[in-house]
Amino acid sequence: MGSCISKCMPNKHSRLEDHHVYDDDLYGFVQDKLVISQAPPFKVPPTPLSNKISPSPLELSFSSKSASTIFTASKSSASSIPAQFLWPAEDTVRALDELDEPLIDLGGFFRGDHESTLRAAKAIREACLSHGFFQVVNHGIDWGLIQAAHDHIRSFFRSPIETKLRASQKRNGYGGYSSAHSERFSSRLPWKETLSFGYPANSPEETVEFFKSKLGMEFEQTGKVYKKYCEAMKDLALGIMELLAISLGVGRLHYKELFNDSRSIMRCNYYPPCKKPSLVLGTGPHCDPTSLTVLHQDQVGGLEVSANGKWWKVRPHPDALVINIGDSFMALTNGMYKSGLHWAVVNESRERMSLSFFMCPAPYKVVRPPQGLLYRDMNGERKYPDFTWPELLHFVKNHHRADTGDTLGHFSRWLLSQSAVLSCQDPQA
Ligand SMILES: C=C1C[C@]23C[C@H]1CC[C@H]2[C@]1(C)CCC[C@@](C)(C(=O)O)[C@H]1[C@@H]3C(=O)O
Ligand SMILES: O=C(O)CCC(=O)C(=O)O
Ligand SMILES: [Fe+2]
Repeated sequence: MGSCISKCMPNKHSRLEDHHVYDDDLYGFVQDKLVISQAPPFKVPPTPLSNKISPSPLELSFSSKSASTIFTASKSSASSIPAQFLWPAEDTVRALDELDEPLIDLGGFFRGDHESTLRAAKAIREACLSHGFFQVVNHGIDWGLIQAAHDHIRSFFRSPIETKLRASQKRNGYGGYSSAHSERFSSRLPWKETLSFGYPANSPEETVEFFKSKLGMEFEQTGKVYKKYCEAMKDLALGIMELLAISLGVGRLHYKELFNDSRSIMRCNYYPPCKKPSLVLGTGPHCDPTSLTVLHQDQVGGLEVSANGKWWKVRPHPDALVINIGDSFMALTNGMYKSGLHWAVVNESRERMSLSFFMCPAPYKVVRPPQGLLYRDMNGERKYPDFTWPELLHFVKNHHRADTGDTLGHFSRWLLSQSAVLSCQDPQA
């Protein structure tokens, strides 16, 4: 949103009615275009895939039961891409060059070294003013834990489809297993499978519970690994919140305290190989609506970011984690730090995995920039209204596709229109 909303814009947090005005043409399947092989209710890989063999090219099959598109790895090759997976021409450009994002060493910051802390904060500031992406090394997260997280989730994605469907994602929920998001969308489908679950900082056992209750005791260990992984990610993200505050010249603990009781989202992305990678996208062009993303990508590569009007590859570094600012942190800086526009492309012959930890504010916290920043650097002019994370999440899940762009702009206008409706209905509002 380019224009200023108001100098001080409190909002009522009581306006979330369930209007299901969805931008996407839901459930508009054209069966003959979709089905490559039809095997009700869905196709199961003939034999479980061993860890050494990457799944052969995809076959799409159609589940008449759930009316969804389901990816199943199979021996037959699917070289024509179903129409639902095609993206507009402007989304088929591919990056040629690598982004020169800083590789920031956090070792000194964690040791309490003043000079290194300032150096890290300065590099973060430059990256966030420009495109919102940087990578960190010496982040303190055990390599064995990252490896275990990848191994466990690879086994999950290679499990038979019936196992994965035990954790099926509901249409408007964020938790669970999703195959190409076909439970929500019917065009521009992403070429991926995802497993998402929550990580409430104050109740971390819920992460283990998710695996046990949805997938059964055989996944208890996976749940325990992810509880540990998310805890480590949360600690790292809180450290980065401190560096972000230093970089903005606001109270050092301002953001850290705001996020200390966060309810974060963990999303594991699995991108099967695709015979025609230039026609599809693993994840469409989007800014994360969340606050701070900590991503670990494997060595295949596929993350690309937009900066200065061009797409750039983000080179995988085995020891690095990719960090990006999300929309709700951009709002916390009144638009000063950029929520990074990015997408993920897929590979012709290799499967790819990435693990995204999304830090989100606790549900009751109001997202608004600190007064110091607002009055020192911006004349007190607000770019976005006050909001809470559940309001933005609701908007993304019910009224907007994050991969169609400008989530924060659309959301701000929607939120204001909701307030206007309420104040017309209620003269006291
Ligand atoms: C709150 C969320 C919505 C999405 C998952 C988390 C954080 C990022 C969002 C998403 C990844 C942005 C790209 C499009 C999306 C549909 C996806 O490809 O997964 C988004 C997620 C979602 O809406 O489920
Ligand atoms: O797979 C990737 O590299 C990016 C994934 C992503 O953008 C996301 O999960 O929001
Ligand atoms: Fe993302």
